[in-house]
Amino acid sequence: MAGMHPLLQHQLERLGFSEAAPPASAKQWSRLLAAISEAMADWEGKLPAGMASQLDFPNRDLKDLSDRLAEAQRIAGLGYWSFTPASRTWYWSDECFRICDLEATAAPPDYRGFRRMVQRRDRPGLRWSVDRMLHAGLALELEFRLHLPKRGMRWIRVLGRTVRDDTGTITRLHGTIMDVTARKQVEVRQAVEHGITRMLAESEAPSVLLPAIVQTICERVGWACGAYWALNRERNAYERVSAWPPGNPLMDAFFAACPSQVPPTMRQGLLGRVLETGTPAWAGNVALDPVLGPAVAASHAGLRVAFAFPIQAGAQIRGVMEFFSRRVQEMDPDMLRSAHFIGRHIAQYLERRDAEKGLRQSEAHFRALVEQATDSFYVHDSDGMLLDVNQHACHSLGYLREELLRMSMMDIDAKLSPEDLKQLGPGLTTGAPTAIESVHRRKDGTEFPVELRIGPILIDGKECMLSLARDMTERVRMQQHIEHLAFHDSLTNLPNRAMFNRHLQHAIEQADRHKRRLAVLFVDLDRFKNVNDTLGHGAGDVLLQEMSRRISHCLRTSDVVARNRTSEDIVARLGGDEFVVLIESFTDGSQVAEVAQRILNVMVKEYILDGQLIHMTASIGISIFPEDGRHDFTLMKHADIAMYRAKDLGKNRYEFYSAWMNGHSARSLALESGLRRAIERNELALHYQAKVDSHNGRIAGMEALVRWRHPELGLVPPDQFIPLAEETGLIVPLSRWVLNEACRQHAEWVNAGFPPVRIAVNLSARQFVEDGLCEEVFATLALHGLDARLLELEITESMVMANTERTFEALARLRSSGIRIAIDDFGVGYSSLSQLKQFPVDVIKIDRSFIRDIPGDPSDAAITDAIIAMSKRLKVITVAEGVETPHQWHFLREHGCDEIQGYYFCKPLEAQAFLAYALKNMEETAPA
Ligand SMILES: Nc1nc2c(ncn2[C@@H]2O[C@H](COP(=O)(O)O[C@H]3[C@@H](O)[C@H](n4cnc5c(=O)[nH]c(N)nc54)O[C@@H]3COP(=O)(O)O)[C@@H](O)[C@H]2O)c(=O)[nH]1
Repeated sequence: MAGMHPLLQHQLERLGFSEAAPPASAKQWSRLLAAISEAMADWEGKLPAGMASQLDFPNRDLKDLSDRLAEAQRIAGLGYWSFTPASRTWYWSDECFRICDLEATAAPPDYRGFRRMVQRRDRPGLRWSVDRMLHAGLALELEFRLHLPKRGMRWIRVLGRTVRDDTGTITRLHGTIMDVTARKQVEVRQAVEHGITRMLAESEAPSVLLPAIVQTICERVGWACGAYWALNRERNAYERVSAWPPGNPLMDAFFAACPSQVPPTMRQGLLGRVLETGTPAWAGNVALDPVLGPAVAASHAGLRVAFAFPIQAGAQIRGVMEFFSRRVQEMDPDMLRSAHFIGRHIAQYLERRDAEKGLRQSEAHFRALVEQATDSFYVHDSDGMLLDVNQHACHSLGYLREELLRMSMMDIDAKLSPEDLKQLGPGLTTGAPTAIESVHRRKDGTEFPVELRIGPILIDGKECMLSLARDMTERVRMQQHIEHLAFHDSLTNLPNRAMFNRHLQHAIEQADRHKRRLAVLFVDLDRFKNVNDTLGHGAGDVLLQEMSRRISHCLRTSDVVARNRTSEDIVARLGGDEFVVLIESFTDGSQVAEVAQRILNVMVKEYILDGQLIHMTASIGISIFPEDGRHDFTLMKHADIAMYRAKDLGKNRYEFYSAWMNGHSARSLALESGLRRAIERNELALHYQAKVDSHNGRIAGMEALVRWRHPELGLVPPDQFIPLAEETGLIVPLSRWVLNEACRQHAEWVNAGFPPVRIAVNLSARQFVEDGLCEEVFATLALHGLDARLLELEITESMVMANTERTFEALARLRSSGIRIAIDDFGVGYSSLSQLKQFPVDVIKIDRSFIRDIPGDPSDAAITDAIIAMSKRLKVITVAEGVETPHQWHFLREHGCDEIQGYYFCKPLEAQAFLAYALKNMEETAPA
């Protein structure tokens, strides 16, 4: 400290400073200056009055001290001032002048002049503090704002003390003055930041908060007005949504002159720079801004400078805040930095609000979903106590919500126990719901099946459980229904083959264990295919339903398979017209035969279908456990074989299985597969049987009758394969072959000079179901060049009875082309006269069962006579079939029958033999 004035050195040492460690902060300098000032004041007090302002330091040391003090003041930004009341003189150090923007060469302003520089609002405070110092001798310590011509508003901190003489009279006021604007600005900024942070935390709605922030910034920082621009995503524009202060005509006029909406692509003016850079921007002269209101509006409002900052979250600028000031001021980078910080905070707040809003919406959405759900939702704790339920839960259980919230899951779930819930707990930590089947109990005590899915759920941070219950009543019903369908025939609702097999196996086990017998009855409707073919499948279905009812009624119980039965009889439908009956617990085969006969009896009862009287019969095959087989499939097979035997024996009967039938059945199977190949292998042939004029025995026509020359079985009669062909559908190609061969052969004979007589061909009902029968007949005639009038088609009486529109139309068409239509086997089908009258028919062939016993049997004779008489009235030709004796012939001739067919005149003969017979007949019967 060499060369340092002792006074300064003393004060430095007193305050703990040294040359090596000088005051480091403004505060330390302030303390040092105050100490030195007081020391100098003491010293000055010894000087004559008025000397203080023009101190002429008497020596070099003092001058040196003064220089050091000035230097210290400049470094510290601290001015020293003093006022001597006696002389009313002011002393300002150079730094005081600098702080107050005044020339140091001029005299310092007096108190009034200084007061005028003080911002109006701060003047009362200054006055009050100065008065306290003067009158109460209290130290002055005050911060206030000065309006300086060059630097605008500055914050000043003034300290002052009084110096008194020995009498207590104030001899001097002195103190320091310091520009604390920077600190003040930091404080204001911090206060604003904290204030806004608090406002954001309080989380008002944006519509309230954003205008409040604009207002806060304006008020605290001292800006005249401000506004908030928000991004309107729908309009793709930033819109000014709020401005402050409200209701100020000048500001309103200014904002009205400014655009209220700008596109996000705008790059001009203050707003444009913010949008382009995403950073705060400053406009030093509002009037020059190309976007802000016209200069006149800005100057009218007195607005000079402006700044704006983005409300930005990530890359998205959600809005902009802009502020205008009437004071000219330089750009404040610290303020812009602070604004940037505030902008980001506001943006985060907006993002958070959006997220909360989204959450609230999704919560509301979830709640709505839960409330509208068709499942029951139960929120409960791990002890099962219900915390929340949805409407559906209340509805399905019949409880009020309040009632349920006093209950536990165990109160509503008939199966769930607290232990179950505890056991579920660890599994639920994976977050995956657990599904169990359970039963829920309603308030009225009724129960219903549910599928329960239990999973964890966090509610207000607390781990809970969510149980979702789905009413399974309908699904269980559906499952039962599906199960029923799987084991029942949908048409008759009888057990199906699968169910029957299952049941038969069980019954065999029981019978075996208890040494009992059981019987399997295979029931097959006779000629059911005719019904289907002539009346259609709809009628066939109705008939099957009726027959299944009839069979069921014959049993000791009907369909009881679904129940846990032990020994009742059951009937099942295997498919088509096949039924099977299981009879348990009988002692004697006759009991089984009784059941079979009962079935046959009920089947044969007439049935009206579509207004038609239908007579059905059935054939039944019976196999007995254990005699006919010990396994289900053997018993079924043997019953089936026995059933075929019953059919072979003339149908409408039952047959017990015998071992010898096996061979017979094998023959049927061989026939069926052989018949399929018979046509292509050319194994079919036609025999021809003559029809003669009953008056003179001269050949009047012939019937083509099919024969099958089986390579192994020999000549198979049509009785054995025509029904098989009809059942398998092979009748259609077979009939086609017969028609073609008959026409071909007859055309050949006619072309060879054979006198033209009619040739009759049998038609099957099945052919009328197929499309194009007429076209096929016409084409065949055309192919062989045979006159339609030489063809006769024989149909059975059952086809007349069925009288479907389709059959009727086809026959009418065929008949109109000249073909004759004959009704075969007439008399056995009980067709009525009215049915006959409507039918397009030319010939009636009296069934040979009526002919066989005439003339001996009076009733057959009467029937035959009646048929002939009726035919005459209908102007229809009569043909008698199966005439084997001259008595029969004579009777028929005498009663007016037109033509005779039978062995008496001619057996069915193969082509060459028939030709020889025909030529001989013509020769013998030629008119003389
Ligand atoms: N759909 C078709 N059915 C046909 C065809 N060919 C024959 N059949 C039908 O087969 C049944 C048996 O016929 P079949 O064994 O040929 O017997 C015929 C005659 O042999 C027999 N008949 C004739 N006269 C007598 C007689 O004096 N005594 C006696 N016991 N039998 C005799 O009658 C059968 C002819 O009958 P029908 O046709 O009713 O006039 C039989 O139903 C044939 O219809 C064919 O190609 N298609």
